[in-house]
Amino acid sequence: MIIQKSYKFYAAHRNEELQDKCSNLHGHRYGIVCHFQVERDGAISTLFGDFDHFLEPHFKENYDHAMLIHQHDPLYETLQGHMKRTGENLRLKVFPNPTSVENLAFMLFSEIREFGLDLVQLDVQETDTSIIQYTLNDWRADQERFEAGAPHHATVDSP
Ligand SMILES: Nc1nc2c(c(=O)[nH]1)N=C([C@H](O)[C@H](O)COP(=O)(O)OP(=O)(O)OP(=O)(O)O)CN2
Repeated sequence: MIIQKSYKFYAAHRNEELQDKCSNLHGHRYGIVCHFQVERDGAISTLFGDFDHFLEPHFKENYDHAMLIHQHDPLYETLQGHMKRTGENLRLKVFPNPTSVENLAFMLFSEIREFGLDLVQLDVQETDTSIIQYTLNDWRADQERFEAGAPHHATVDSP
């Protein structure tokens, strides 16, 4: 049986590797749908609140009203300098790779499974018309890619 749980957060980012509008700072209302494999024991499988217990604070503290930033984006160094000069503590979610929705899905999938939740699919909606469906197989393939040292850089297949 699958339980679907939906969450959202608002975050800023840019994709500095794309030579288009996406290299400008901008934000999204990210819609997250988690698909959990559950087993029922009698009338109930896993309580809906058991997922929220882990995930609501996780999204609120790490992603909501944060800036998703690639550690090799020159802007990251600028923001670090700003915080050092002003003492301001900006909420930055640092990525080892560009903050594409694909890489966000990998990051979230890894973090959610770290809580011991049996996540089998993650849908990430970045805009009104674009959603990616990221499966357990996608995650395992990405783990091998990244462990094999595949470039984390965006590969934009020409249309
Ligand atoms: N495969 C991907 N394509 C794009 C990504 C991504 O992460 N993966 N990201 C972007 C940008 O973040 C951009 O902000 C969204 O681009 P846009 O082309 O505007 O997206 P939509 O067409 O879905 O937006 P609508 O407002 O619904 O028209 C670009 N591409």
